[in-house]
Amino acid sequence: MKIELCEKRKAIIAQQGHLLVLGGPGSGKTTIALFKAQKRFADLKPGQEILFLSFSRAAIRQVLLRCKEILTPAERRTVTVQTYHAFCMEMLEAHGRLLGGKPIRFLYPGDERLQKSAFEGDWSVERRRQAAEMGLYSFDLFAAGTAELFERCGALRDLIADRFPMIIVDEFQDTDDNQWRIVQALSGVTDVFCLADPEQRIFDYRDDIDPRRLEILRETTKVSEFDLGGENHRSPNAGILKFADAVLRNQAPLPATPDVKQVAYWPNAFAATAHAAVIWTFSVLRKKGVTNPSVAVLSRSNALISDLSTILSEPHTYNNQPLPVIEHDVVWDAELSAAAALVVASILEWPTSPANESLVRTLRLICAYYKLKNAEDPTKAAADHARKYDEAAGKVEKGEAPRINAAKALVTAHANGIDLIGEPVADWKAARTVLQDVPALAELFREVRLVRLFRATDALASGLGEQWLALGSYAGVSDLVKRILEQERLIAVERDPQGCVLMNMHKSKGKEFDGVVLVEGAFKSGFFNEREKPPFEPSRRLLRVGLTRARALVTIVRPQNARPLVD
Ligand SMILES: Nc1ncnc2c1ncn2[C@@H]1O[C@H](COP(=O)(O)OP(=O)(O)OP(=O)(O)O)[C@@H](O)[C@H]1O
Repeated sequence: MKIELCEKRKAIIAQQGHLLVLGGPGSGKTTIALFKAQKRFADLKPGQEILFLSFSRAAIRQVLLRCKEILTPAERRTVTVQTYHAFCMEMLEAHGRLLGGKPIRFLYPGDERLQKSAFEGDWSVERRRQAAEMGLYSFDLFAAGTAELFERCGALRDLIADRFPMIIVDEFQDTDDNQWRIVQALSGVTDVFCLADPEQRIFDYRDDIDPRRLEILRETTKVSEFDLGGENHRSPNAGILKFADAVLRNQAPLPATPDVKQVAYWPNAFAATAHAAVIWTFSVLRKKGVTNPSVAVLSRSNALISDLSTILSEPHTYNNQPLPVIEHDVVWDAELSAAAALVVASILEWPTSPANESLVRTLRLICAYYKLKNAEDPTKAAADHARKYDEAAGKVEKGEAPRINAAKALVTAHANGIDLIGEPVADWKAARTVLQDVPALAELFREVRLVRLFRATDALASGLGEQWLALGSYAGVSDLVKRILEQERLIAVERDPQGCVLMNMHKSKGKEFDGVVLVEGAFKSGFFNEREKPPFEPSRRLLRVGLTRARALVTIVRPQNARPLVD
């Protein structure tokens, strides 16, 4: 793509040393950073690269798309685009031994949460101990460990600077304390190019993300600053950005624009209205001439995203019009789904071991699911469930009848037998149905349905298929499923946004779609977090991020009596 460079952009490209480029959504921050990288390309020595650090795989995907538009294949090969996580993991793996003299091992999130829930005491202290004494790093310690490496080891800093003479830091306003330590340590030896939009600061509920991050940069580092301001190249007629800015600043009246449509629903018509809004958004985009439009359906919480995924997977009727099922992807936190999938895997194993043994394993995995849930988001309900399933497993182990209904239902289901035919997809569904048929396990069923969303289904199907071919049963598949899901979650590379994709608003950060459907729930997942004080500034920043992901059209779906977007 041919992009004309204005004087300001030419000045950015010509400027030496550290840079800070500010700009609103779609102002072209990523784009100018890649032009700058292109300029540096000519001076790179063999083996040198430009490092582009970002937060999420979603954002990385977006940067890679931009790279394709701007850079030649040879240039692209010299730009390494990585999440902080991946970068830090690589650093710890390669150099972490310098910290405590031991090779580094990693504690994966699922295992960490289980360890955490079993640990009595302060887990944050314990995991730091594990890192320091055993070289065992949980994901949350990757950045801290890497920062320490860079701060303590000048030779390593020089080595990194020699490999990366320029480091681009995306979404700088959201850099947490440890990521900032990394940037700061490297800024002594290499050029740092920070991209930021203070108004896209949506993680400031976290203690380690300092709202003063930009000022701290200015105070500590000699940095040349440029502001692309409110330029907007994403949705060129500016209606969406103006609307989003009015929501951000709580400025009435909302500007009228054909690019933002608001739809209200009565609670009993939620499913049909949300479904119709997505279909309508696709159809308007096509009428606008967008071929193969990408549409993101966004809400505040994963719980509502899960409901919306189910809604779009079923036919509905709206104003007497039938609404077809919409194929979609979901960007998802996969840990609970993986835990629920292990329960299904254990059900596949039922025919291969004695009744008690099989049931105990299934009940313990259900208990593990609730422990994980409780470790993630402690609630009395989750803790009670974990305890009850554990008790039920204990009873069955002793040959006694369990007390809770769900466990009794599982005993009956086991006695009735499960028909497995060696056809992995059908067998997986049959095992899943066992959960669906027990009302108390509906939550696990919902979670496990989402396994398809992290695209492990192909790997699972072939793994299960091979197991059946080898043994004529699914003996031992729990371990296999665990391994596959762990792997898939780590290597999952998100694809280009195409078609319909569902995610929470935080996850949409840095992404771009032709259309966005923003959905507010009637009883959960409100746009405005009631724990904030009016005018709900953090919620407004988040809404602006969601709104400005759209290039051409936003549809907002809200309950009839919702709080006005501006007042
Ligand atoms: N100078 C320019 N002229 C024309 N189009 C541009 C220019 N800069 C960027 N664009 C286009 O505008 C869109 C947004 O650009 P980009 O992703 O670089 O913005 P951004 O500031 O990084 O956005 P965000 O902060 O929302 O992630 C892209 O489609 C890009 O190709």
